[in-house]
Amino acid sequence: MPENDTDLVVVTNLRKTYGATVAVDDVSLTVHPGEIFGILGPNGAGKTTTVESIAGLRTPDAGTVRVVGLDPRKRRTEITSLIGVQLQASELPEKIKAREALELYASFYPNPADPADLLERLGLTKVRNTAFAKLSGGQKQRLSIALALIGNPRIAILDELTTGLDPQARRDTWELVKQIRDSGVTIILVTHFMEEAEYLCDRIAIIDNGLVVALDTPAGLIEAARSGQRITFRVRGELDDAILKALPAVDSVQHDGDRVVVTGNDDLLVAVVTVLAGRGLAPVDLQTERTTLDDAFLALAGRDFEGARR
Ligand SMILES: Nc1ncnc2c1ncn2[C@@H]1O[C@H](COP(=O)(O)OP(=O)(O)OP(=O)(O)O)[C@@H](O)[C@H]1O
Repeated sequence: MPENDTDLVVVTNLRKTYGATVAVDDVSLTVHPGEIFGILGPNGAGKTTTVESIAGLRTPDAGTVRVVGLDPRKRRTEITSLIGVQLQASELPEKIKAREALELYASFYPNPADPADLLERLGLTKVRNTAFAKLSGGQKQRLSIALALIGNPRIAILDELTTGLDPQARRDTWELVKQIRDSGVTIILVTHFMEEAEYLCDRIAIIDNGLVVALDTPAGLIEAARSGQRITFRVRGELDDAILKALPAVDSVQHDGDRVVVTGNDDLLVAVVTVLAGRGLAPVDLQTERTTLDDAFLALAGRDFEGARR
């Protein structure tokens, strides 16, 4: 066991190449017990290689991985019981029934969960005798989560678990992930969905080009990226930009069609509204913009997340 119980998973300077491709350049992170830890990044960033290394499925070229103090490559038996993995695009034989799949996987573990209980928890009891091929996308996804949990693991690795799901099924899956965490399982969640990471994760490592660009709580990442406030509005009447530019709180004044776009510090909103009102130019349709994880990625990786994905 680790000396410090905050170190459930410790990855230090992990590097993994496939021929000339550097999949993971230099990744260091720790996962604490009981958290949902997000690994977020565009396609090809090295997320899957990182979690496969944590699960002992890849041998690092350099660096170390420890799971409760153990080297996952050397302690296969213990690691298999400690970590449940839901692999990307998890596929099962078409004809296998949900219950049969869980019973089969349960037989691989020394201390498995009860398949009937898991089916119930994941809302699959009604379709327990349905062939895998006949399950809906959401049901297949829930079955693959059930299979990750069947060994009663301490850690579940969920990789791109809501890809291909409709918005309602995605929301339902998010609630399920929270319930699993609340039942005491630490979760490592691999995703390229900003919204998913922001909603679910206690902490997030943003990975880009095989490097950890940032690691913090969602709020911390957003705060770090905040360069200031941004407000947009229309005015009825003539606005002299110089009035706004003279305010200490204002950094820039621009025009986007009939909208005025003003950036500045945290006092911006009050300062602008006050000075405009004083001149009888009350702003119309004023909007303040919230900084999101997309902005954080932009600020931290130096480019747009959508652009990085392509
Ligand atoms: N087995 C492999 N053989 C060769 N190259 C690989 C292999 N696995 C991954 N790669 C390459 O390594 C890089 C990182 O891949 P990885 O799957 O870890 O990224 P990812 O962030 O999980 O991306 P995605 O979301 O697309 O799965 C990519 O360029 C990928 O093509």
